[in-house]
Amino acid sequence: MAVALSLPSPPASAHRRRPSPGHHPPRFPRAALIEARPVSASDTDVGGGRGQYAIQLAAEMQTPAAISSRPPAPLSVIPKDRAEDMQAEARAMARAANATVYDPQLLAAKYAAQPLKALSRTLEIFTALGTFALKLVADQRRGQLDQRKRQRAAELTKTFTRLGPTFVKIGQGLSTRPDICPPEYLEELSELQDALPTFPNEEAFACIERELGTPLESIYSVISADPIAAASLGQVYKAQLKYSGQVVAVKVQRPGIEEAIGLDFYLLRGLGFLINKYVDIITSDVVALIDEFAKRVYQELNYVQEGQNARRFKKFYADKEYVFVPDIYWDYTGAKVLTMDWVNGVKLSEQETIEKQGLKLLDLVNIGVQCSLRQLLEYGFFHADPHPGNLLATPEGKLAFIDFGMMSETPEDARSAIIGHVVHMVNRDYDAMARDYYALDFLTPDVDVSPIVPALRNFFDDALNSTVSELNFKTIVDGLGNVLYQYPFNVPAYYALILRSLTVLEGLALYADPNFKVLAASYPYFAKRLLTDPNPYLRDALIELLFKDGRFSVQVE
Ligand SMILES: Nc1ncnc2c1ncn2[C@@H]1O[C@H](COP(=O)(O)OP(=O)(O)OP(=O)(O)O)[C@@H](O)[C@H]1O
Repeated sequence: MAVALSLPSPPASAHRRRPSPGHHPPRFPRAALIEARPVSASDTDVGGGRGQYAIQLAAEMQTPAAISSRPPAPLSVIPKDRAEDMQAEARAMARAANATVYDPQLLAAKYAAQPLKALSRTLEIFTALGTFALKLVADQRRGQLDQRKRQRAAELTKTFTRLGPTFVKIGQGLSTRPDICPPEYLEELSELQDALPTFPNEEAFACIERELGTPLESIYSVISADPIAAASLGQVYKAQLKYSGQVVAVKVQRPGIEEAIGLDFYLLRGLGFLINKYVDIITSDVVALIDEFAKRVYQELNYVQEGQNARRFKKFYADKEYVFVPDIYWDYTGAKVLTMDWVNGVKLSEQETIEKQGLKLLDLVNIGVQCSLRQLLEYGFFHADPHPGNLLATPEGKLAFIDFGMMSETPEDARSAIIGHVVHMVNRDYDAMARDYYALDFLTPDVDVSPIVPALRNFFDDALNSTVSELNFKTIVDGLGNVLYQYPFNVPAYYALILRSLTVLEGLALYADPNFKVLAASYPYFAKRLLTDPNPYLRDALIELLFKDGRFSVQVE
């Protein structure tokens, strides 16, 4: 067990100097003695390995002799409040030890034994989605498909809401996929973000008490009588912590949600299996896609994991005064309850309210673009659900992030490869672009990329008539998507999420300024990385950018 001590400790440089007689060395802040134990992901630094061990601070290090010979101490010293926080996090993890994980075999065994339940839900889903599909067929027959798009999109949104959390999650996913849905559907489905039906407060409060093992009034001095927002998996209350007076947001999970989504994923997986077997035009492995999606949704159900994601994310931006990430209160967090700082902010989708406060939406979007690029291409750990409801403008003009349930990681090699790919695109070097697909892990080395080169040339020579920075990101994504679609590409999930996160920001910016260009806003970031990063891949990319066909290719106007 970790023991908190209040030992006076020497300053970081003390081991190099002998203290002069009568002179007491300046002291560290109170330190804690931590037993060696695996450090959680949130304790590690950027790219730091999990499973490292926190090192014990030996009490003997307090002797003057030891002071002169000891190794540098700061790495091993953990301030008392940090130590207490780590213990609180460990307690929260213990509370969440039984959180459900996605296990398709277990679900199959469970629901195969409940055929009536499975049948009744199948009927419910088929009736709802079948009725919707019939309306579309009727619209098409009457030639009213375009005319009725908005109405049908609103109906689909209602249908997903009625069908419950799994379908709300599917609808949310679709709402950020301009490559799959027309704009009317994107707009209507984005309503699924947080105006969802609530569940009774008594159930929510009982859940908090059960999860945290203590009465509500011993945790919060005040808690809102009703939820402030209801989202797909939970609802959020505003409260004040009894011990510190801190205003917090308390997210409470919907009761019985594992049961509801478990049955749906069992049924969807069955459908995926039939599609894989009988529908030849769909070449992707639908079961694998469903499994991937289900795994993510289940991860979102463990709020301790979400808290750890928030902490890791917060660490990246700790020194950035223009970004706010709510802190997590571990003692009031478990698998189904998450207590974090309340964010006093306005959603980025509410441009008018933002501008009334004297803030500029475009400034905030710019912060968002820079943050996204750093998350994606530097830290490799990114917010994979940056819909407008999860990005808030604070009254001080900071960009606040919330909802860390869905995060994704970009492998290190892929980060450099993406930057290289952008350089090759700007240079219109289609051979190099095609070769990048190996480095990006889209193609195995045995696939011949030569037929891809003309396809890339066809699209980009047309699209890049003007300079790349003048193109909409979405145009490029669509163009690349078309090329990818025609060849045996296997696009990793993180890549689709990267595209999605930047298209969402571009979508937001276009509301404020129809001429906003994400790529132009990204140029300074790319330039800085290329000029300063010692990674050999990026060094080569810089040389390729500066010298084309052996000639210096930068034009000074
Ligand atoms: N820290 C916070 N401060 C203020 N409001 C918050 C905070 N966290 C959440 N909210 C409000 O609650 C809503 C739902 O929260 P959140 O998005 O985290 O829930 P979720 O169930 O993960 O939602 P989603 O369906 O988007 O996955 C937010 O859109 C926001 O309005």
